[in-house]
Amino acid sequence: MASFKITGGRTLKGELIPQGAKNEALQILCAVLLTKEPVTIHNIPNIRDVNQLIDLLGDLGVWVTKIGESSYRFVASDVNLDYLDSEAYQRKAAALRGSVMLLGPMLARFKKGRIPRPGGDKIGRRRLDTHFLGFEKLGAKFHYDGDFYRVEGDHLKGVYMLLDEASVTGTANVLMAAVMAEGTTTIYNAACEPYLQQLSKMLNSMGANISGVGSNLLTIEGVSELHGTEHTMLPDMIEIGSFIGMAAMTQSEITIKNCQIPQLGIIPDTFRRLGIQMEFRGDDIYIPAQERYQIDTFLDGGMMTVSDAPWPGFTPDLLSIVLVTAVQASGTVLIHQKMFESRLFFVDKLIEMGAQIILCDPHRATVVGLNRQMPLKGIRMASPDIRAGVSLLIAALSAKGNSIIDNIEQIDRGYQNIDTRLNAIGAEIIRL
Ligand SMILES: CC(=O)N[C@H]1[C@@H](OP(=O)(O)OP(=O)(O)OC[C@H]2O[C@@H](n3ccc(=O)[nH]c3=O)[C@H](O)[C@@H]2O)O[C@H](CO)[C@@H](O)[C@@H]1O
Ligand SMILES: C=C(OP(=O)(O)O)C(=O)O
Repeated sequence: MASFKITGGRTLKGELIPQGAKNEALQILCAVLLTKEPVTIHNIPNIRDVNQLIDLLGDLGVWVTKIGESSYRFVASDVNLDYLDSEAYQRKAAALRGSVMLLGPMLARFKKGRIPRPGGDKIGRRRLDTHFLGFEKLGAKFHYDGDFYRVEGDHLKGVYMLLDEASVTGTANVLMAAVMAEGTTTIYNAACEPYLQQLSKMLNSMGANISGVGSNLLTIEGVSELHGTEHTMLPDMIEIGSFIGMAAMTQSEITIKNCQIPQLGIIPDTFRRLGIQMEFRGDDIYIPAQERYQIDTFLDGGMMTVSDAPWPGFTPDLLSIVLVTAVQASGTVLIHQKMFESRLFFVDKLIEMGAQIILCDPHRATVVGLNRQMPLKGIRMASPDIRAGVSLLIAALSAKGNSIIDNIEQIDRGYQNIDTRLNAIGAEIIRL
């Protein structure tokens, strides 16, 4: 288990270039299975989850060629389905959440698929019903034997379906299964994050016929075959949000480059409502060093609440970052994590560091900003999940004294060389 040792209290200054989007990458990489022709992908983040998925594709027989710093070519012309029965597949696929999206493409192209219970953050119950109910609607059979989920369907047929929830990976999976089904599939209550918009764009460039992209109503006219393509990943909006919060907490002047600002939805405004100033300079976000930032109230004077919602609502993956950012703000905010029930428990570490937070219940925490009256103090802690991990890193960077964060594999799942990149602009983080 690796750790970070952080010397707190340094201000950072400089430019950060966001990595390619983790959750987009996981969808896009699974989609390479849909064709036997070459698919070239650019801006692939060099992070644990993505590298594990690329590894898994290689094991499945996909030809994987690294053609540049963050570009790869994939050719899925000789997929070895026997590998699905191996112990190595069970172990590797269970290591990340995104592997579940191998099922849709396998079902579409090879008429069957198999996956162990996927991994990912332990942030509460993470059901997969939406995926399998969707596959069943398309005519597939589904079995779960306690270890593996199995799907089979010789002849998928287009259908109208109303998803039981706007699941991100569920929508991607069902969409990828439907692109080569016979006839028209309509998916209502579809998730529509930029990740899914990008996936749809890529699939259309492979010959699929998807309309309604960006909305919660997708219409898919099935085609018999998909061909190769080239695709570039968007910058990671969760990383961009993490950098905005980090700049505020550490009083740092930071420019985040090439953010594709129109794709960030409500994210910048949510941080602005915490009082954080930022300027859009072309496609860069400039955050000045700010000693104080005042949390807004609602128009009627009521206390600010930040809660998650399916896109275009505020993403649950940035709530932990908003929470830690509020710790040194002036004012009070209620953080309401509606989707996941175990994602706020990391606040006990922040409280130990000196933050004023009341955990009201597993879904809600009230942060009373310290307004820089008192710095947090460095402690030893462990990273429970990706976003809590980065929130603790932000807290440690802002704190007085040294901190150690254990279990940083969690952070490495989603943030590319975070220590090196932050050290380059003035942080002091040592990987132990
Ligand atoms: C690999 C990947 O892409 N992971 C992301 C994906 O996970 P994932 O696709 O696994 O998450 P889902 O969108 O399926 O659901 C997340 C949670 O939210 C609940 N839920 C979902 C939709 C909804 O309308 N109402 C609702 O309550 C679900 O019951 C579940 O507890 O989406 C999550 C929600 O944005 C993100 O946190 C994850 O980073
Ligand atoms: C919850 C997350 O990831 P995963 O779904 O891969 O666990 C995340 O990226 O914040």
